[in-house]
Amino acid sequence: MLSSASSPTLTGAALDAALDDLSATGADFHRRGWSLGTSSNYSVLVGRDPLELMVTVSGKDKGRLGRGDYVRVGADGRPVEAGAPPSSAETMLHVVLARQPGVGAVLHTHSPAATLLSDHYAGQSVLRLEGYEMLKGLSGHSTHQATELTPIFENTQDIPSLALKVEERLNDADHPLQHGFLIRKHGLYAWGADIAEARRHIEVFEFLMECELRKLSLA
Ligand SMILES: CSCCC(=O)C(=O)COP(=O)(O)O
Ligand SMILES: [Zn+2]
Repeated sequence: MLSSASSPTLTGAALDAALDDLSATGADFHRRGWSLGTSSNYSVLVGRDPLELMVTVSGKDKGRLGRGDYVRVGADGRPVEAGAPPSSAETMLHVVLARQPGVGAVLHTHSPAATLLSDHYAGQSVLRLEGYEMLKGLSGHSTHQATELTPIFENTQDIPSLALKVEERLNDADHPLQHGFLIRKHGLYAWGADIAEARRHIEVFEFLMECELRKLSLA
């Protein structure tokens, strides 16, 4: 479930530190093979009133991000400052997630496990993860008996329409998005109250998807 904690407005040294943290996260994910070939995008919430995020510039090598590789965008996903480089092609996915109370950072990876598993379950719109001790790394789960239902959305180049579908699920009380979702043959999105929590959620999902993948190959 989404946390109810709100994120403070980031300015000055705190904003620089957050961008450095995101860049270090990108370098780590790149090293682990989850953000290769310019894939992935990352964002951190700057403020809620008005809603502003720093999102990675489109097409950057995520293993070598610097402070200049982020664009400030508003609630409509457009750059706040004139002349800014284009933000991620997937900016609107970050925006709809950041609009949720308690979401302070959003991370997207392109691991082989996410790519293959979301394809393996073709025709299925959810990846069910249950029984694993590592589920306790997802905020709110306190036992291995928890069930994490991770929706799988079909891949598309029409990101605004995908963002609408994600937003519908975010507002669907019967089938709430928990900590992340998959895009078929594309990758994983996960979020958290801050960068550390979002990173932990990505790590837990990547670990569990790797387990599911190895289980399939053992069978
Ligand atoms: C080779 S990655 C294809 C685009 C993508 O899915 C992605 O995550 C990176 O796109 P961005 O515009 O954020 O660089
Ligand atoms: Zn992507």
